[in-house]
Amino acid sequence: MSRALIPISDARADVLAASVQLPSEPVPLAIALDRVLAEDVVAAADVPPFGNSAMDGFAVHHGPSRRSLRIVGEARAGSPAGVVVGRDEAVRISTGAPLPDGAEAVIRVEDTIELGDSVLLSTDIKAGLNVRKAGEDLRAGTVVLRAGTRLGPGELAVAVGAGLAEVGCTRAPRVVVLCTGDELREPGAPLGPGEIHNSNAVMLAALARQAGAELLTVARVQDTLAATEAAFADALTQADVVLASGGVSVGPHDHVKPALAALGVQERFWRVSLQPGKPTWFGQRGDQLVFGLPGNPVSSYVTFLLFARPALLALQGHAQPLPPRGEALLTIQMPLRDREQAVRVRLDDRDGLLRATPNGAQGSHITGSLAGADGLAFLPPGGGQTRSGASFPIERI
Ligand SMILES: Nc1nc2c(c(=O)[nH]1)N[C@H]1C(S)=C(S)[C@@H](COP(=O)(O)OP(=O)(O)OC[C@H]3O[C@@H](n4cnc5c(N)ncnc54)[C@H](O)[C@@H]3O)O[C@H]1N2
Ligand code: MOO
Repeated sequence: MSRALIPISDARADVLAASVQLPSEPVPLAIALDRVLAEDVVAAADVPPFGNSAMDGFAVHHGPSRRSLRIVGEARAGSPAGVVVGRDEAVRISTGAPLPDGAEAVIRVEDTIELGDSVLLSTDIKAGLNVRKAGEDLRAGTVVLRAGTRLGPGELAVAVGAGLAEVGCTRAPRVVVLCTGDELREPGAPLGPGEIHNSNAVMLAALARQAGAELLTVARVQDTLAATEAAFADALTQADVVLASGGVSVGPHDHVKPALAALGVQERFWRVSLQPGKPTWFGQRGDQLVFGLPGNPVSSYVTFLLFARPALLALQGHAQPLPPRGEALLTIQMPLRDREQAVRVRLDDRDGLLRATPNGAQGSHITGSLAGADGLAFLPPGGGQTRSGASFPIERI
């Protein structure tokens, strides 16, 4: 109990040190959104595979304006012209169609006048005009996506272009969410005396999914040592990561720590110099990770973002499990406390200067501070007030 609180940065480093990348598996691109690449993706062939037109118009040789050329064929996307274009000839061409042999450029249809089977050019043409060269997008044999990249829609398009149907991705971490508390009821259920709705279950499940986890179970756990131990024992049969909320403080009904000790989960840290989130507990059994997040919903949310999310990303082999930090000017003065504060803020950079405005009251039970927040601002421990106009580190949510 008298142990010093550890700084956020030390706690994060400890979490990352315990997070061992999961094995790789092949994933079809159609379902690979948000998965993390376990290996580099190399382009199998040039993209585009052939020189083609960037415009609808005519494929021609280079030369001056006012030339009249005979139209000798047509190239459409998916069907090449099959003719060689001579100096006094033109081939009608569609965007994306292969540039016919002999042609050096494409003149836009807007810059031509068609007269019977001839076309009059109204601009000078330089070689290469409106032509997309083979390999201009992706070059055969080069790395086009690095291992550790999270696949968004754009990366998926590149992987398809690279000639692949599936990619090697790190297995998604299997997560169990356990919410401890006799007072918890299902969303929408009528509440008896002293009862509350279980917001952490839905929130933590959503956060875990957003971080790329495969959610196995979301369960509520009664406040007894036996129930807590049984729930964790069950979770640890299959989970890579157990996210528990509540029961990690010092109350007589806080059973999470003794239950985990009985199951051989070794504590790595307990209690962080953080508001909200002081009682955060983190431990491991082999490569399995257990987070005991504080029950207050805001504390659960913030500590998930600060500690559990980086772990989930690191398990997936993400190149940057920690979010990048910036700086923002705090728009109001706030009291400094004995712990570092992670203030839920709204960020605004309208005139090029990033500003952070606290998203309402900051108590660890005020879920309103989460809705619409797009950043966390970090205030150092201390006394008194922040200086007016001072800037602080921020992370985007
Ligand atoms: N004597 C002390 N008491 C407390 C300390 C302390 O240092 N000494 N720390 C306080 C801090 S800071 C926090 S944070 C909380 C964390 O306590 P627990 O993690 O043990 O959480 P619980 O006591 O189970 O619950 C706290 C609070 O959150 C509500 N809750 C719990 N689970 C959910 C859920 N799934 N959905 C919505 N709300 C939930 C619960 O009803 C309580 O109101 O301890 C302080 N106490
Ligand atoms: O650390 Mo607690 O999370 O202040 O409420």
